[in-house]
Amino acid sequence: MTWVNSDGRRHHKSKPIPNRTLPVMAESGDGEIAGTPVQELVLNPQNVPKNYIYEEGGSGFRDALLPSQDDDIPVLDLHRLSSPFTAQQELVKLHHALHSWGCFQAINHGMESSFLDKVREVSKQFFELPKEEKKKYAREPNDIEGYGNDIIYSKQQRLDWTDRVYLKVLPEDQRQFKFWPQSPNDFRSTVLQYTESLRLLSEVILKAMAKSLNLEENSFLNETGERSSMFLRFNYYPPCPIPDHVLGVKPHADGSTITFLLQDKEVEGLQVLKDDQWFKVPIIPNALLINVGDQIEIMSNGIFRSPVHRVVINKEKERLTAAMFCSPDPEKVIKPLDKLVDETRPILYRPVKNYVEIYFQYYQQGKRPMEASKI
Ligand SMILES: O=C(O)CCC(=O)C(=O)O
Ligand SMILES: [Fe+2]
Repeated sequence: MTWVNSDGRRHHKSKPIPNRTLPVMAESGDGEIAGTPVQELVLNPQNVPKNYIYEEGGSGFRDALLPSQDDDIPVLDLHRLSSPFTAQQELVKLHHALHSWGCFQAINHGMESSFLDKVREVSKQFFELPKEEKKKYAREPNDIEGYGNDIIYSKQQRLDWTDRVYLKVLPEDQRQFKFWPQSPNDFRSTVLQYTESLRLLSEVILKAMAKSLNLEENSFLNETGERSSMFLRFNYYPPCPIPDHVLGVKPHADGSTITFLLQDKEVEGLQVLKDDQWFKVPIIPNALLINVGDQIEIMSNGIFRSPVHRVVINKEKERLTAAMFCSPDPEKVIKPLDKLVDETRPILYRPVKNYVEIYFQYYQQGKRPMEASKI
């Protein structure tokens, strides 16, 4: 059973996050407590339930810095990455981006802006449906796939101000179509096309990442296996009357290999932690934000960084995003690549297998999943 996001979130491990932002989980085996979609909570704005509120908040959830021009979140041109004349320069940028920020904005990725709008549109149309219609795709108790929000295990648990549709889109034979909305009509075909585009793109990126480390280009792909998975999550963040005291997503790092995020075109909200400082991720309308997840941090022996990030919300405006999490075949053992370990760079991580499951066990005990791997 995997109730935890299959992206296997891990919580921020250094200072700024007080302990009480860690959800207190009930003992394993306890059932979940029924929650209310955030979209319905908004109908009663005077009464934001306690579990969403960070009393201490206020200290500027929303006034994070914009990255400076000298050290901006790098923008990489994927077209240049694939051209022999410019590839080397772009690989250097990629290496730097993943080492320092753990993420970059990808432009010229080959997907038309009209198609990205379509992906945003089917999600928006789904969340606009009447609640009875959406509930046809509701996730089952203690599981994550389908429409729903946080699984609530304990009354003390801190909740995220977001509703989601979460789908395992690859491998193909593991698709559970009962959770795939049939309305709007083109939801499924759009998701299938988006999945195929990102499957191809994930190979391009994983190869480039290996090359940027002077490794053979399949070094990461060989480790993730033929039956690697992809999970698509549509996030819907309704407006919130007290945005200084509520988070759309609490600080975490993704447990993926890499994650592709299609941001809202107009409403910002994502922040990345770097050098103990929160930075806003600017909107570049047709870019994809690509970030390293824990499993590439492990494989790269810490050279690439899985960045802690969080989502803040907006008082007036809703925000919609789509995150695609890539993950290795759960049967594969994930460990630092041999070539990235030597006397100057000793091995930093223990091997892990089925990181998603490890994540669950650790998270439930109030521990951080990366502790399972860090030496
Ligand atoms: O919606 C966003 O901006 C980011 C969401 C995220 O970090 C996640 O779903 O893991
Ligand atoms: Fe994330």
